[in-house]
Amino acid sequence: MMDKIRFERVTKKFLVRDEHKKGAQREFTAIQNIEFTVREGEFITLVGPSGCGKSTLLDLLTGLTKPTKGRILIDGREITGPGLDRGIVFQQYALFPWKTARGNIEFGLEAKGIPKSERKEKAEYYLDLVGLKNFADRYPHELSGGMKQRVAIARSLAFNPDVLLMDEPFAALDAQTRETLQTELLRIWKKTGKTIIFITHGIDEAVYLGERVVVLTANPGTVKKIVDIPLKDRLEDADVKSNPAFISARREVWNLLHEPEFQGAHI
Ligand SMILES: Nc1ncnc2c1ncn2[C@@H]1O[C@H](COP(=O)(O)OP(=O)(O)OP(=O)(O)O)[C@@H](O)[C@H]1O
Repeated sequence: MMDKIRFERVTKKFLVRDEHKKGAQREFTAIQNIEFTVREGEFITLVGPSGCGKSTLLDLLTGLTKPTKGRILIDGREITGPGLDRGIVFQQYALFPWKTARGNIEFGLEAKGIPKSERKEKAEYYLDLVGLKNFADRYPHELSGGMKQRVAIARSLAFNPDVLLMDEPFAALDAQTRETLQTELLRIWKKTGKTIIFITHGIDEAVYLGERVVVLTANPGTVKKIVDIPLKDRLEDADVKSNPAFISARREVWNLLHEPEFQGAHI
């Protein structure tokens, strides 16, 4: 498989208020020397304690912010700004409340200059893909949290990005809906072959979804370890979480997150 994304010694510093000197600022290193490669079509999950720089990494991937040092490459080209090759799904759905599910998907396509008939066709295809074929004309307030998140996923996919960036997309959902959407996402990933980078606080979620789990440390955020998850048939195995390979990978990630440097950290 080809390399899709490459983090090359990526460091991001912010200027923050210096608590020891009134009116002064100091540098704060949010992430330091992050280096790893994501293969084309791979599903990567990122876990780490609160404040380890997961969202900072994602912002850099979107191109909205730039690394202080190092660079991020997609298909061998450095990210220099936002682009339609990357779709983003956040924890909050950010749907337009005055537009229907279909309207929300079509809106972005219109901005991209796609003709009306094609927009409709694409919106229907992606609504069907996320299991909302019969809810196309519903407004966001008429949809459950899980359904809204499905619309948000459909909207991102409709742009046909190469890479899907997901920042704790299921965190606000109840446990049962979250599990359903995790399985749905795996199915969509298999069908579309997208490269996915998925941020989560959930160890189970990280191990269930990721082909590899990137475990980050905090202060500053660095890569502690990348754990391979040797599960091949998550969708075929209805009870995959009882699979010894799942249990042992879960334990490894849990142990990494509970080593001494994380003591007292909020995971
Ligand atoms: N614009 C900013 N200015 C100053 N510091 C920032 C800025 N953005 C993030 N930080 C700091 O960088 C560190 C990493 O933040 P980030 O939001 O990336 O962490 P996170 O892992 O996503 O956290 P959480 O899991 O709680 O969402 C934190 O200490 C945060 O306070």
